[in-house]
Amino acid sequence: MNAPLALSAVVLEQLSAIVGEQRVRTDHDSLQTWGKDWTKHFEPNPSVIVFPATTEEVQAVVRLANQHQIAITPSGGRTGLSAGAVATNGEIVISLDRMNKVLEFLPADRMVRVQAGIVTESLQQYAEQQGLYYPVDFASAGSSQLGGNIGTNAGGIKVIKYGMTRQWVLGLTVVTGKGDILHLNKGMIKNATGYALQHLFIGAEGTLGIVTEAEIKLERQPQDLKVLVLGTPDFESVMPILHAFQQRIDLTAFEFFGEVALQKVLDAGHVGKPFDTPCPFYVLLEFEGRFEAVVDDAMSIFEHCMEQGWVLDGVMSQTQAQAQNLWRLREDISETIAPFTPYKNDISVLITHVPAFIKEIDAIVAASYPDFEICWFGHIGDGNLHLNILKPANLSKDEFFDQCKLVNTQVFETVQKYNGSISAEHGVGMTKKDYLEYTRDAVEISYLRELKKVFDPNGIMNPGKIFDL
Ligand SMILES: O=C(O)CC[C@@H](O)C(=O)O
Ligand SMILES: [Zn+2]
Repeated sequence: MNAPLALSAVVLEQLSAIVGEQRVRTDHDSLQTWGKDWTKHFEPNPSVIVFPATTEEVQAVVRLANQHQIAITPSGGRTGLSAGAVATNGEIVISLDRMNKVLEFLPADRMVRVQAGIVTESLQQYAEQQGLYYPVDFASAGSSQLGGNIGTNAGGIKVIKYGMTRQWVLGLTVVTGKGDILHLNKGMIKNATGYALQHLFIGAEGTLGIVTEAEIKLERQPQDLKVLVLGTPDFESVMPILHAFQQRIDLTAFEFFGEVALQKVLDAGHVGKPFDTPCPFYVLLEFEGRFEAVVDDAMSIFEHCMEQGWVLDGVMSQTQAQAQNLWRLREDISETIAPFTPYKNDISVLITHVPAFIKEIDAIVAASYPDFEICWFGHIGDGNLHLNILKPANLSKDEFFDQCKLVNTQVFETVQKYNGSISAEHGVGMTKKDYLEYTRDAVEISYLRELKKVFDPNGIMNPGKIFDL
C-alpha cells in the first residue's frame, strides 16, 4: 500500500479552521475507512478526511482545495460497487456523515428537504412516520446515504413501478467544483425556465460538485404487498411470466436470480428455501394485494404460467413475515457472495431485447468461464442484470480480475450491439471507466468533458471517475 500523501501543515490548519479540529482526521484507520467504498479493486490512499456540518463549510473546503489545487472525493455511506467513492491519490475526502438531518417537511407538497448525508433507510423511516413512502430501496439502504444515491442515480428493487432516484429529486443544493452554492429547482414540480441543472448532478458521481441538500418527493404508502417466488425451467420462461402478470397487474417489483445465487443464500443459513422443487432460475414478483380480486387474478396468472410450462413451482406470501423472508432470498445475494470477491457486471438493455441478450451473454460466459461459478441475478423487469463471476479460492484477486477483464470486451460488445448500458445503476466510477464508450459515444463523451470544465474548471472534483480529463 502507498503511504498517505501528506498535506502541508498550513492546509490542515485551514481545514481545521473551517470544520473544527475534531472534524479533521489523518490517522491510518480513518484514511482507510472513509477513503473507500465496497469495491475491492483499489487501495485507498487519501490525505485527509473532513466532516463538514453545513453547505457553507463544504463550500469553504472546496474553495480551499481550488486554491491549493488539491483533489476532493465526496464520501457518503461508502456502499458503492464501482469505486466512485474511492480516494486513491492524496485527495481530501469530504464525508457527509454529519450532514444527515431532515430540514423541513411540506405535507401539502408531499416533499421533504434533507441534508445529503441522511441514510437512505432513515429517509424511508421518516417518510413512514409522516404516513408516506420513499420508494427507492435496495439491500444496502441501511448504510447508503442519499447523496451517494443521487451521485449514482441509484435504482434498486422497486424501479419497475417507482423509477430511479432521479424521479424523486425535486431540487438540489450543490457546491460546484468552482466553489459556488447553487439552489437548483427549489423543489418545484413545474419550472419551465431553461436547463434543469439539478439533473446534471444526478448520476455525476461527484465529478461536477457536491450535493449537500435535496428536496425529495414522497409517495403514498403501498398497501398489503404480496410476494410471489416462482421457479422457472430456463431463462426463456422469465419474460413471458413478466408479460403475463403485467397485462393485468401493476407490479411493484420483478426480480430474478439463478440457482447458484439461491444456493449461496441458503448456505448462509438465515432463510429457508421457498419450495422443494429445484429450479435453474427463480423470479420474485410483488404487487399490492389490497383487493381480493387482484390476489385472485395473480393466482390465475400463476396457474396459467404453470400450464404453459414457464413455472415449475411457486409460493405466494400469506403474511408480512413470509413476504420479508421471500425478499431475503433476493436481497441477501449481494452480501452473501461478497466473500467470493465477485467480478461484477451491472448491465442493462431494453426489455424487448432481454431474451436475445441473455442468450448471448450466457453463451459468452459459459464458453469463457468454464471453471468459474456464474451468479445470475438482477432487476430483470427493468432489463437490468447483475452478472457476478465468483473467484475460485485457488486464484489470487489480481489473476482472477485479469481473466475476467479478458471477457469484458465480448460482454460489452454485446451490450453495445443492443444499445444497452455497461452500468445500469452502480455508476461508472473507476471500475467501468475504460468501457464507457460502449454506452456513450466519443462525441457524447466530449460534451461530458466540456460540461465538467464549466462546473469544475480546475478538475479537482473526484478526478479519475467516469472518464479521465
Ligand atoms: O452485488 C451486485 O452485483 C448487485 C447489488 C445490488 O444492486 C442488488 O441489486 O442487489
Ligand atoms: Zn441492483
